[in-house]
Amino acid sequence: MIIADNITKKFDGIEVLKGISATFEKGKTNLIIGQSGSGKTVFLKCLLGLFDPTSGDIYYEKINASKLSNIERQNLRSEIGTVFQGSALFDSMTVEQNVKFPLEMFTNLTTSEKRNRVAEVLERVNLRDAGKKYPSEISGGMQKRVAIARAIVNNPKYLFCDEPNSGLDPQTSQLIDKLIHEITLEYNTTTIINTHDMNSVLEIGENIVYLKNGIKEWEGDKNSILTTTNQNLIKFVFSSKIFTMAREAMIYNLKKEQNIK
Ligand SMILES: Nc1ncnc2c1ncn2[C@@H]1O[C@H](COP(=O)(O)OP(=O)(O)OP(=O)(O)O)[C@@H](O)[C@H]1O
Repeated sequence: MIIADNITKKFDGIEVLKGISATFEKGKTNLIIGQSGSGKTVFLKCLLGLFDPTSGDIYYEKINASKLSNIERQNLRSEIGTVFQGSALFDSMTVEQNVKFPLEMFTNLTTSEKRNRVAEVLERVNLRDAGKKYPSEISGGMQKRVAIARAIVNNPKYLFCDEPNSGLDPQTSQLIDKLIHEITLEYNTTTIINTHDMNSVLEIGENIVYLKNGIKEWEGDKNSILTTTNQNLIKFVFSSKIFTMAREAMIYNLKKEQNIK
């Protein structure tokens, strides 16, 4: 579990996060959504320890992350897997070498143990035959799966994904969402995903934090988003006609189910 307690962040005196509190639970896909510029990336970076909040605290379980020594911070780092925008793979390394990288950084495993672990996670993301290829030789969806394999190779407790679907077609996006959701359950990770993808919100949004102008405007799950009366959230999530129609159909079905019960 990760808890953000009243986080503010200022740049040159301008407050871009204005007192955000939220709880991100273990074994759940937690989503952060909001308009461009609402503060999602800054908030994610504060949670990850890449930015120091101006005020407020971040807790990993019961540990206050801002009070850690350098060594404790490095230990915590080894428990975090990240999938960043554009996959952020090393172009000069093969898929296997990319996935092995965190094992080299954070573990004392033997060469054969590392080889086995890399094979295991590549198998998990359905890339068993791609190990010797370079990132430029595989598709964007495959690169995302390599990034996910690299993020989970160390058995992380925490998984952070920044726009994991950016640049992917809708079908591949769905596969990536499904994979992240399954991995969250299998590894029991506290997963936090920064996303613009409304399909993801409606498919895997077990806990959704909606930011607007640096404030937490709304929090709930994918079902409660359908029936929300928050006009800003409705405008944001259901801005396209197709999502409005889907919302109406889902509300109709929900009501029908409730009447039947
Ligand atoms: N390093 C920085 N220095 C100064 N201002 C910053 C910095 N990083 C972000 N900001 C500002 O903080 C605000 C929030 O930015 P942020 O990148 O978190 O938005 P976002 O919601 O992630 O947007 P997008 O969806 O477009 O990525 C913006 O006004 C941005 O200009």
